[in-house]
Order: sequence, then structure tokens, then C-alpha cells
Amino acid sequence: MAELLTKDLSVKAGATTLVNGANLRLVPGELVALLGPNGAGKTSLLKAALGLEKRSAGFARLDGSDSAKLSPIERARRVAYLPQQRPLAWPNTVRDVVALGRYAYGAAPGHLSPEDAAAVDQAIKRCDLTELTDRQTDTLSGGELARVHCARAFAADAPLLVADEPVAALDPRHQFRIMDIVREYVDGGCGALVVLHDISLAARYATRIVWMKDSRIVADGAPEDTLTPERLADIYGVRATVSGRAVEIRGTF
Ligand SMILES: Nc1ncnc2c1ncn2[C@@H]1O[C@H](COP(=O)(O)OP(=O)(O)OP(=O)(O)O)[C@@H](O)[C@H]1O
Repeated sequence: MAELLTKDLSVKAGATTLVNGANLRLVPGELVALLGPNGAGKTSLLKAALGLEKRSAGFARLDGSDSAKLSPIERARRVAYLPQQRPLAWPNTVRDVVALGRYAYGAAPGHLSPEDAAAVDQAIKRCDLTELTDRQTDTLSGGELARVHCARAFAADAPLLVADEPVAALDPRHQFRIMDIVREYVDGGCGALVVLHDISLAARYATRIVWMKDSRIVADGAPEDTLTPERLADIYGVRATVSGRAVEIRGTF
């Protein structure tokens, strides 16, 4: 079974601790939201878990293998990663950028197998990009480009998805659309770990919320169990009311 697992994972930059002893597990069937304030260490945790950032202690495994020792293709077959920073080497068409998601299957733009082409078409459709398929990516709005990157991750058809702020810059409809697609992905037997800053969105979609503060995971559990006014006060320093999965932020302390 696909599994991303970290145990006592720590990351340092010089004398600064970015991630402190993180224990995290992602398996199919779960949509896990990773929440925490700016600078809490979320991106550092994801990168170290995937073997893309050096760890100072602990371990990180993908399907039982040390994630730092996997080749890029081995890693990409196990997990689709949508980073927060999404540089494009050069402008290209939307379809060609989405096709980069098929890299792990040996695809290159212009050389897609029928299976690759079908996965690319489906990801384009799912992310409402059909009318933009032939556009150059440097002509897109920020939100349109964000959807292209989401489609590239979905096209990979990996059993796990790790997405760092996939809905930042998206309008409300597309935030819901992307989260609906992530949910469909999970319902179809995959697992997703998604960094979000929108607590309501996380509460609505997540099966589990992992809460991070000051480089540590401070809580990990179902929204019903971990989403409380006290938690929001502690993590974000905000006053909030919580009713079931509904959250209203009323101000700061
Ligand atoms: N190479 C580095 N050297 C020093 N500090 C770093 C380095 N990389 C990251 N940091 C710091 O580590 C902290 C955690 O960064 P990280 O990007 O993991 O946070 P985050 O929770 O993802 O934040 P955000 O929500 O703003 O994206 C931040 O304060 C950041 O400035």
C-alpha cells in the first residue's frame, strides 16, 4: 500500500530548527490538511518528508523506502508533488505543461502515449482548462496558472498527492473545484496531504488535520476532535467560534 511516513523528522538550517521531531503518516483514503501560521515549518516538513530537503534527524519513507534515496522518477511514481514555488523554465502551452506530469511514465511533450494523452486530457478537463489548452502559460492570470499546476499534478495519477497551498490565488469557485477534485482523488483510492491557510476549507474537506506551530506538530486528528476555539487561539492567535465543522474568525487577541 502507498504510504508516506516520517518518524521524529527534524530539519535544520544552520543553528535554526525548521522542523522538530515530526511524526506524520499519509495513506490512501485520507485527505489530510496541514495547517499552521506562516513560517511554522509546513513546506520544510513536506520537502524533508519527500526527500527533497536534507533532514538533521529521524527518517522519512515512501512505501518503505528512504525517500531521500529515491530517484526523481521513482519518487514521482509514488507521489505527485505540487510545490508552493512553481517555476516554469520557459513559457509553453497549457497542454505541454500539464503533460510534464506524465514525466514519470517516460512521456515528454510531443511524445505522449495514448494513456498519457488521456490522463492529460482528463486533468485539463477536471481543472476547467479546456478552453485554455493551447494558450501560452505566460499569458495566463495567476489563478489560471495555478490551475495548470494543479492539473499537472493530477495528470501524474500517483497514488499519493502532496500539494503545498494548491488553492492560493484561486477564486472561491475554483478553490472548491480543486478541493472537490482532491476529494474525488481520495475517494478513488488515493491519499492527499494538502497545505491550506483557509481553515473553513480544511474543516470542510479534510478527514484529518495536522496542526503545526513553531516547527512542531502540535495536534493531529479529525476536524471534530482538533478544531476548537482554543486551538485556533493557540496556533493563530485569533478569536473564533466553532460549531461542528463551521468556523467563524471574529478577530485577533
Ligand atoms: N534555508 C533556510 N535558512 C534559514 N531559515 C529558513 C530556511 N528555509 C526556511 N527557513 C525559515 O524556516 C521557517 C519555516 O519555513 P517554511 O517555508 O517551512 O514555513 P511554512 O510553514 O511553509 O510557511 P508559509 O505558510 O509562510 O509558506 C521560516 O521562518 C523560514 O524563513
